[in-house]
Amino acid sequence: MSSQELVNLDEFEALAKTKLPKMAFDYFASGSEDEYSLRENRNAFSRIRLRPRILVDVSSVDASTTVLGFRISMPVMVAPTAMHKLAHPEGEVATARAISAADTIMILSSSSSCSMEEVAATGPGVRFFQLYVYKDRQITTQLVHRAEDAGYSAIVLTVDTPRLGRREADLKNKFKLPPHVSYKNVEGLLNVNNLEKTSDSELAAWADNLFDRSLNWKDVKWLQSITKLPVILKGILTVEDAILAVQAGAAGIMVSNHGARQLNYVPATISVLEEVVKAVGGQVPVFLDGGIRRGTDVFKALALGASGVFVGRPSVFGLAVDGEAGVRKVLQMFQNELEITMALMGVCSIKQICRNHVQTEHEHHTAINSKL
Ligand SMILES: Cc1cc2nc3c(=O)[nH]c(=O)nc-3n(C[C@H](O)[C@H](O)[C@H](O)COP(=O)(O)O)c2cc1C
Ligand SMILES: CCCCCCC(=O)C(=O)O
Repeated sequence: MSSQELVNLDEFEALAKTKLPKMAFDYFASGSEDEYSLRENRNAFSRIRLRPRILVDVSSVDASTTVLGFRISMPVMVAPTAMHKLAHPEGEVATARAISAADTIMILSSSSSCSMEEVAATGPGVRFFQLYVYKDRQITTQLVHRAEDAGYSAIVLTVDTPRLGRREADLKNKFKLPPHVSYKNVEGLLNVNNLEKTSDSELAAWADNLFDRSLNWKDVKWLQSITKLPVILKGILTVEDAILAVQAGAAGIMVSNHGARQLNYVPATISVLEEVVKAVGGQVPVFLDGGIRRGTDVFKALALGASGVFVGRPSVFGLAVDGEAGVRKVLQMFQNELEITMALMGVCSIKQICRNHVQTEHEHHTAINSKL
């Protein structure tokens, strides 16, 4: 079956499962521990209702928007996900081509299986570089400077991963990279031959040995001191940390629970978005990722104040199913679904999406109770 026959993202995931080795599919699809937060990331969207307005002229609907000064085709961008060569032999190079064709933004994972330079060489496109801070600050600094030189437009600092979450599927599978896949950005820089075996998952052992667990707010300042690029903080889930992020000079905030792969029992990202947006008060853009699978999900996040959303697994499953064409199809699906949702909601532009377009579960119950 080709990706052109698929009509939604669940079908992409199902087909990806048949195409990938179990170890790779489980790595991409799974969350941490018993996956409460993974389910919640999706379920919380289904508890938000839409409040459409009718008899609005929607003969022309424009989903384009601006993010950090970049004009893009839609407020749907691609989150960093590691090791795309586990999904397709061309890896991140194919993903990058599809994202450029869709005219949106890619965040490249620092744990990518194609190097940041290979990805940049695919041609023009707005790309941000996601950073994990290694214990070896010299290597971390080199990564940041290489990203600048290669034309990346922002650094996305992941702040929710002092250690890798307990991904039980990876533990059971004894996750190990196949010989044709490696962490290209740090190849030759880090000595990975003598790592302590701290986990049955090679990935978790890597993170245990190499990631800097001492990372703290002072290091945000350090990062800003070594780069002129804007620094976005990815992995914020509370009002308290959102305020600290603004005080630390973050250029943007990503409300994210890492696709529910880190701490289990954190809330669905969509359920904390609005309080974070209120606390930030428009000082910097607030983005969201986690569980976005439909145009209606995108619309709901924007109505609750997001300046844009990022998708993780959907692009990887697109890649697994059909390489570059699969990722293109996934992004096209988001664009089509969002435009249809906007038309049916009586909205012609992204700027017109507002809070009155959605009703949360709490508001729904309050409305019913007030009528009793
Ligand atoms: C397979 C996989 C690999 C990931 N790798 C990274 C990574 O290298 N860096 C990072 O900051 N986040 C990483 N993430 C988290 C994503 O950036 C994003 O937060 C998450 O996937 C969003 O949820 P979604 O998959 O439901 O769209 C990864 C997620 C997945 C599923
Ligand atoms: C040392 C490599 C760790 C890669 C982690 C990638 C990631 O964030 C994930 O969720 O998986």
